[in-house]
Amino acid sequence: MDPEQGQDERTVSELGEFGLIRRVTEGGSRARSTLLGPGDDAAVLSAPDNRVVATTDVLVQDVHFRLDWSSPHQVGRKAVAVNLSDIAAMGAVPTGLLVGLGCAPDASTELVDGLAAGMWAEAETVGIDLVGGDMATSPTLTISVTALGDLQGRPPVTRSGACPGDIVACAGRLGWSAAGLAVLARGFRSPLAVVGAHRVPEPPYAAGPEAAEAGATAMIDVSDGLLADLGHIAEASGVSVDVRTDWVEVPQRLSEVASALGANPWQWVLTGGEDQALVATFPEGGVPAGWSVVGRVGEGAGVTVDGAEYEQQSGWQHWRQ
Ligand SMILES: Nc1ncnc2c1ncn2[C@@H]1O[C@H](COP(=O)(O)OP(=O)(O)O)[C@@H](O)[C@H]1O
Ligand SMILES: Cc1ncc(C[n+]2csc(CCOP(=O)(O)OP(=O)(O)O)c2C)c(N)n1
Ligand SMILES: [Mg+2]
Ligand SMILES: [Mg+2]
Ligand SMILES: [Mg+2]
Repeated sequence: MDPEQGQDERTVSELGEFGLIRRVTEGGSRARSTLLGPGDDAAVLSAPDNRVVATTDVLVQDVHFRLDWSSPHQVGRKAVAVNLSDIAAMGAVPTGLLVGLGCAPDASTELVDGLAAGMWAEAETVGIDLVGGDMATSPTLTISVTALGDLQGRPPVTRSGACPGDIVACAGRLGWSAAGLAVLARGFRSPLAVVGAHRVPEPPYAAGPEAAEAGATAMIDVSDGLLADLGHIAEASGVSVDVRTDWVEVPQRLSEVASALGANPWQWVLTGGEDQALVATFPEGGVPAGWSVVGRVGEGAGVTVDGAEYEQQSGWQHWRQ
């Protein structure tokens, strides 16, 4: 993007729909998977595997992010990251992104430039393009990202393949984003690592295809909370899952933040979402390097912690906070 454009003081409505589209798509199309990028009625992506993985997550201002907590660039990165993590959770690699953007007429050009730059920056980390999308006027800033992916010849790793006796393991962080959210919600604007983790998650993208290659039987990304998301694996697979706290480590940083806030770091680790960690089940002896064992799959139903029901809410649920 032209750095000169950063100084533009026009609003979105002054720029107009097509001016805005030009700005957001100026990054161009570079990725190998992009056969035809933005500008036509639809984009064309290569699908080497003959199957396409597709996922959408919507981010709404003041529900998923606050512009006094995060910069537009950070929000753009997060909007893409949460979608790329769903692609990874299928054991796939991403091939392209489509972005729907709803923003108010008086939104600044700077806001849209920041969002677009953040989205392109995150896309670049995995070598894909923003190949299309849509713009609309909206009273609430809303970002809908669709990510497409490729299975590279492997079967998808679904939520439904976990078997009793499997080991539950995790790649990436747990509880960091929730700790950052707690810090921000108390009014602190510190550059703590947990705040950074909340603003921009760092999902372990490569771990998804690696888990698939290693024979993962089920997988999910932790967007709502470890216990809540393991609940989806348990339900879809018709099994129970027990998380063992003596196998899970609470990082020093989380303990420090928790004691400063008078909070319980286990609550963040077990029920905090938005770090986009990957959690998967593997046959005994099959957990790949880089994954930490957190529990076991058993017969029955539901998710327990150290064999007991977890009394509090297991994760984020819209309309229920
Ligand atoms: N509005 C919708 N229309 C169709 N399918 C939906 C809709 N909302 C959610 N889903 C589907 O329901 C499933 C669970 O959604 P969600 O909990 O948002 O998944 P994730 O946490 O992986 O983003 C997904 O397969 C998703 O595609
Ligand atoms: C301002 C603000 N308040 C609260 C949160 C916490 N929060 C919002 S949505 C969410 C869960 C993840 O979002 P969701 O839309 O459920 O994603 P999905 O599970 O579909 O991937 C969490 C923990 C936040 N990120 N920002
Ligand atoms: Mg979703
Ligand atoms: Mg998701
Ligand atoms: Mg998911």
